[in-house]
Amino acid sequence: MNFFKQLVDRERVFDFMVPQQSPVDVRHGPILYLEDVSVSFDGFRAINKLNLTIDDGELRCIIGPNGAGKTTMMDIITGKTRPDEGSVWFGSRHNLLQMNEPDIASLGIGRKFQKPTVFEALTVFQNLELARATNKSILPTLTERMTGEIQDRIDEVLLLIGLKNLHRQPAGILSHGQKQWLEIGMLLMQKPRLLLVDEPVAGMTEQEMERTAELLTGLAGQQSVVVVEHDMGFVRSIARKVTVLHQGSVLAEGSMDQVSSDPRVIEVYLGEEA
Ligand SMILES: Nc1ncnc2c1ncn2[C@@H]1O[C@H](COP(=O)(O)OP(=O)(O)OP(=O)(O)O)[C@@H](O)[C@H]1O
Repeated sequence: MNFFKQLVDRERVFDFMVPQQSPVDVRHGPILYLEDVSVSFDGFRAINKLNLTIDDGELRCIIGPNGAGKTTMMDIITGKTRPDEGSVWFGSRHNLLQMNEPDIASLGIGRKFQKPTVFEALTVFQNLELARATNKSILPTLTERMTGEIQDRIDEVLLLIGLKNLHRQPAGILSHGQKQWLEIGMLLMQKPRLLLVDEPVAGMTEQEMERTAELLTGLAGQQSVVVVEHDMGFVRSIARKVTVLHQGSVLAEGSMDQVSSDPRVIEVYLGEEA
């Protein structure tokens, strides 16, 4: 019963996961570009003249206090929320503000929400197989013959996420951390150019956090990765460049050492323990 409900819900999610269509042009600039973006909810400015640039292949960490606008920023990038003003470009060719959620996903922007939502009754392998589902429905995808190319991609992804030995196991038996990796793997099946990852290590053990750090740092370069995270130990372990959001704008940006010694960042977010 639960499984069928999951399928139905998931099918809606997979509507947003169709393969990349037109190439993203990063020859002359960043992969993601937000300029002067603002959005208000009932008169409250959740995002306020936000400027943000992500380079191709970059791993960027976004930190900031509760309510700083991190989730809203991701909602704007993925087309879930429309800003009141500003520009949002994916490479130099794609104006994301003129596109809807499925089209933005099809360009190669994958989003990992905080909670894992894998199909517990299906095996790890089948979950990945399903994730190649494009705009087709789920059941035919499972019963279709698999091409060598898809099999190769699944093998590649299984290695990346470290679940090769568990590929025949139902996803329901995986630990919380393994489910998170599987879900990242499901996004990787679509070969995204940009991955947005929301609080990936919440609820993970130390060991799982270390493995997640390896996974995310290993993905950067192949694709751009934007990680929103509150766990400062984890951010420190993966961070190259860190952006601190506060009241819907960038408060500080730089290396972890730079931002964590910035008095403004200490005041609004890190407190005296930084
Ligand atoms: N749909 C909405 N309607 C009204 N207010 C909203 C809506 N979405 C976000 N907000 C408000 O906008 C502000 C920014 O919220 P957002 O969730 O983006 O912050 P955040 O940085 O992700 O916080 P957290 O770290 O707690 O997840 C908050 O004050 C929130 O209450």
